[in-house]
Amino acid sequence: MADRLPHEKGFHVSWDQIHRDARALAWRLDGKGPDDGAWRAVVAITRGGMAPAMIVSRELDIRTVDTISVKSYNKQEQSEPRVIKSPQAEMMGDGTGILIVDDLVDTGKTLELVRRLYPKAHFATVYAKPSGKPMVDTYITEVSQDTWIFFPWDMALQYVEPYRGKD
Ligand SMILES: O=P(O)(O)OC[C@H]1O[C@H](OP(=O)(O)OP(=O)(O)O)[C@H](O)[C@@H]1O
Ligand SMILES: O=c1[nH]c(=O)c2nc[nH]c2[nH]1
Ligand SMILES: [Mg+2]
Repeated sequence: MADRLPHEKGFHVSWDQIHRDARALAWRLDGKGPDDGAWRAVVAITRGGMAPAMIVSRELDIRTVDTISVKSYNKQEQSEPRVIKSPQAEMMGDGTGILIVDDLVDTGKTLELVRRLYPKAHFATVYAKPSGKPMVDTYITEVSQDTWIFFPWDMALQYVEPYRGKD
């Protein structure tokens, strides 16, 4: 989708930051499930949702964790999202009591697709952009639509020239 590019800004997230923000997400969700506050399971939208889902399930002591695989981006280019792998159908039902976790919502297309499959689930992301906000029930930090979020699993430490060292 060429009209999304180039993103004006970059928001670079460290491992420490995603850990803190995913913990903040867990604390916000604690006790908010439909069954006496409890959640039946956590479902990560792979791959980006896996690290936050691991942290959330650890904080909330949820041992039933599954995945749904949705692919929609190749680098920064978006195509129609499609489900590559589904979670266990008997466990999911209509989604009641299921916490579905992703790293971010951007256009909202990924969550729109998953919501159609599990309309009663609770949708949580760590980061949200304005277009996708209506698709998410709980998130921690909002960034502008023209910002690309860079996650620690897509980055590496590297040498940077000193400011006054360049000619
Ligand atoms: O709100 P949207 O515009 O649909 O975009 C958000 C989705 O895009 C990214 O996943 P991607 O499809 O790139 O796969 P990945 O998680 O495996 O990197 C991100 O992890 C979200 O799942
Ligand atoms: O790493 C990513 N950063 C983003 O901002 C984004 N938006 C959709 N998909 C994304 N992946
Ligand atoms: Mg993803």
